[in-house]
Amino acid sequence: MDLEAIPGVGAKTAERLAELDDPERALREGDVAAIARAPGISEGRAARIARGAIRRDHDDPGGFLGTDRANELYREALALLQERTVTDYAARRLETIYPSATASRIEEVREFATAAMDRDPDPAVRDALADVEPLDAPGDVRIRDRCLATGDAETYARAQEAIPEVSVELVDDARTLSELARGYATVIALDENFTGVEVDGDVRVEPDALENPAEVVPERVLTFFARNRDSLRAAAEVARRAGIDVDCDLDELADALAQLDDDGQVRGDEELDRLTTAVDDLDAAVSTAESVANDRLREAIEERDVTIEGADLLTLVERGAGVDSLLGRELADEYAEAVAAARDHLVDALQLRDTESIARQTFPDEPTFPVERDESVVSRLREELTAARDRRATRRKRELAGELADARPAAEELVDAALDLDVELAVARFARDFDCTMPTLTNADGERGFEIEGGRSPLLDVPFEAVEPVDYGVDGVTLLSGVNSGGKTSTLDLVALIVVLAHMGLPVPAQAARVERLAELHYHAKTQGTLDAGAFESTLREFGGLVTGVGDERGNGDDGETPASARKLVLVDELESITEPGASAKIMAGILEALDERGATAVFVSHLAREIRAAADSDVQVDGIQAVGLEDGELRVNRSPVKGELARSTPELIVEKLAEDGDERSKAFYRRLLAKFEE
Ligand SMILES: Nc1ncnc2c1ncn2[C@@H]1O[C@H](COP(=O)(O)OP(=O)(O)OP(=O)(O)O)[C@@H](O)[C@H]1O
Repeated sequence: MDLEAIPGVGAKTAERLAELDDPERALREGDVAAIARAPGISEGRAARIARGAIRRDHDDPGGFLGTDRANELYREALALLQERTVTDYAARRLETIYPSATASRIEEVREFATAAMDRDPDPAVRDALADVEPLDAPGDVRIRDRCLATGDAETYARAQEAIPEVSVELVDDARTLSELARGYATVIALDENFTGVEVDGDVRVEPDALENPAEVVPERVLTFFARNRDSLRAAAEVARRAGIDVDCDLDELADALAQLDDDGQVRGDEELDRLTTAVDDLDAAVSTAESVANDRLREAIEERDVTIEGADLLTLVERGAGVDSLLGRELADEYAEAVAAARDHLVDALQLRDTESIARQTFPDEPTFPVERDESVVSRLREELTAARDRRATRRKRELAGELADARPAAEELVDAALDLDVELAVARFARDFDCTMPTLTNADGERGFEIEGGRSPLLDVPFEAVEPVDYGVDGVTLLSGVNSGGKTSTLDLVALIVVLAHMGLPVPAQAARVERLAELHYHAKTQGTLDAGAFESTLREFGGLVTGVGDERGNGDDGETPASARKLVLVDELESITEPGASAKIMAGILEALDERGATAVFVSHLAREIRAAADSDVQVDGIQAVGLEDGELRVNRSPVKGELARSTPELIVEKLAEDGDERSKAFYRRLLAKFEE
């Protein structure tokens, strides 16, 4: 894969990505977490790279979000989805879902989202997901008690590549091989010609060793499972609770994991435990055994009256014999008993089996007092026990690694399935929480604009239950008028949100929605206050560029249709505030006319609808968010814009109310005012 072919990836980034284990897979699957493991690539950048890779696969020119406000709404939609994930992985993964103009990309996500919406967002599954993390492939395992040996430079390079956990040594002959055997517990010779060479130590000739790395370094697979134990267990629990079908025997995996401790050591093996404890407790057990012997002997001595004939005493003293000889002569049986008790204690305390006969030599047969261990015997015992422990550990490691090596792909799949489920459940929860449906997308020859039924924005400043449904549809160019705080901005937000979600391939918060497949969304938020001359000029230029960019390919296609690439939806909130009202109305009228001629869909929210209509050469459609009345000084509003009706403004409503109340003289005054509004 040519990484530099991905939009936004230059030579330097490509080099960094190439350092990943499997960059192609990470990019193909949009695995943002894996991409972010490349050196110097932040998560935000990883998400942009993943989106770039998807765009390349779908020939997607990008650029759907034409303005800052459009981009903001995408971010808000994404945040609503991300809040519903449990794992970081899923939150990052969702960032690869972006609004696209390309049918194949939208369709791909729609298929995923349609299936996701059928998922049951069960809280028990959510709990289990909390401990699932992407698997970590430990790259830091170093084994120092083993080495590989070869006389061949090519095999040397292959060995370094295949088994980087151990060192590889170049050997010329039996002499260098035997030197190695002195430095390493095990030497694995890779060349056939070493067969039959007699060398002291554990030297094995295994020409196939490089094909079975798990046998040479069982630690590789054991460390992988040990480090990822919590995540694997949690993923197995997710699979069980959610009933997802995985190609992995969950009980077998659980058994195997129960045999590993955090460092990748085998646990739960009685024989290994016995040998490990024996090595660890050896010194303490020898000391206790010594005390056992000495206590007994002291007691025996204390209880005894020793009678010795003068001649014998003289002989002993003349021979320079010590008290030990006396002990041997007088207390031989007691000594034998005491030492036997000490030996039994040692054998029992350490549960010795094969090394019992060595252990029994720890205390000498010749009587002495106090009884003392023979250090050389204790060292031998330690060596034997340590070797037996290591042999057992290696054997068990090999056995367990053998069982687990084949399970690794299935384990990886299991965790991937759990993490992907988290992404699906976030979509399912989003769809449920906001009563979503899958929108219909119309293509070049279908209906234009959008049509929303029962749309409820999750972005309002009121709880979602209190959001009133909005019906609104536009094809062509329209002005949206409405009472103050009637919900004009909120309607634009709702339209933009639904359009963005629809182009992401996701469900939208409405009872039903139809959206034309667009190339770009331009949403201009309300400008705060009048702009100075420079800012005004640049805003005008922006709109100039927008207008001349829309529909400029119209009619170039064989069927005379507007190509999808030229289709734009333009949403503008109160552009009038950029300059004085008279000039604003003229400018907006001109922009609307030009957009209309070019076949764009546009909604302009404005309080100057009447003035704009007057300034326009052609008929401009005006829709209105109407007040249905004034109640206790509060406006009651129909949140769904009424097509073709200019909404009365709040001042007009208040004047109308006053024209109906009070005495005739004041009514007459207010009627006169009202007439001004209706002119
Ligand atoms: N569909 C709705 N359901 C419930 N409340 C809504 C809805 N739409 C708008 N509102 C409420 O009305 C308030 C005002 O809405 P919004 O700012 O969209 O009105 P506006 O017509 O753009 O106001 P202005 O005239 O100041 O520009 C919102 O903050 C929200 O509390």
